[in-house]
Amino acid sequence: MPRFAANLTTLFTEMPMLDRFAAAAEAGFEGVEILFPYDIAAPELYRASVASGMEIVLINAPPPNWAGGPRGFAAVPGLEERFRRDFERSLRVAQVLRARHIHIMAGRAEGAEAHATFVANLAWATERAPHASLTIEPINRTDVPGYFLADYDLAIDIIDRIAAPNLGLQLDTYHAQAITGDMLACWRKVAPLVRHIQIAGSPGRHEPDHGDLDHPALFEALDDWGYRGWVSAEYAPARTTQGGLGWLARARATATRPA
Ligand SMILES: O=C(O)[C@@H](O)C(=O)CO
Ligand SMILES: [Mg+2]
Repeated sequence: MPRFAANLTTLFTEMPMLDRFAAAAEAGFEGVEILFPYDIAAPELYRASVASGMEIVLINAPPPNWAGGPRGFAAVPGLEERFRRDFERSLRVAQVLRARHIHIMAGRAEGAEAHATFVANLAWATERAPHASLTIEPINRTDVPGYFLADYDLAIDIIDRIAAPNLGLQLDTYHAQAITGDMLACWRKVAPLVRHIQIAGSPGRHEPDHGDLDHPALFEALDDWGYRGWVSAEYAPARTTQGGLGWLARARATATRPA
């Protein structure tokens, strides 16, 4: 069974951010991720993670703004300075939080210039922070119209082209299904490049056991493959966070059942 993390930007939103760490631990998660850890002083977040025994698995580079703001700038021509400033900030925060991965968002852009900008910015970031693990994540354009990185072949090509040991793929099952129509086949195709996984049901982006996706089959496939990374729950609870955690209990029960 993979190790499960809770996305504290989307789960346990019934309570203040600092209380979500302990709630996630109590619910059976082993780690957390926070998309936007920039509104609370990083030392406070780090203290909450230590107190709850929860590793912070991933943060996003700023500015991605959950409430309708820009989804990053890495592929946006002309905003290279902004990208670098934001990235430096995410490095400082990731260091305080001891965050394992930083997700770099491409933003809304298109064409050859956007492609060149994305590659140049990522190449710069991988060299600037050789100690940091960086990810890029294909995101579907129905939810985020105009998002540059909406294709797995493109992501593979860019990762291969940059060929930096600290750059890898973030696979989100909800986006993978929307983009490819077959989340499991997508995992099989990109597995060697994946260093972080996020899960949600599809359609709807609610709990992983809502909708059509076979997440138990994915968890088995991850074990078979020998996936050592985290699987993070990034969804909008259909009702309450606590009330929708049956999928986690079942995954844990399957893993601990004697052979
Ligand atoms: O899937 C997503 O949208 C996220 O992982 C993200 O990074 C923010 O949009
Ligand atoms: Mg995601």
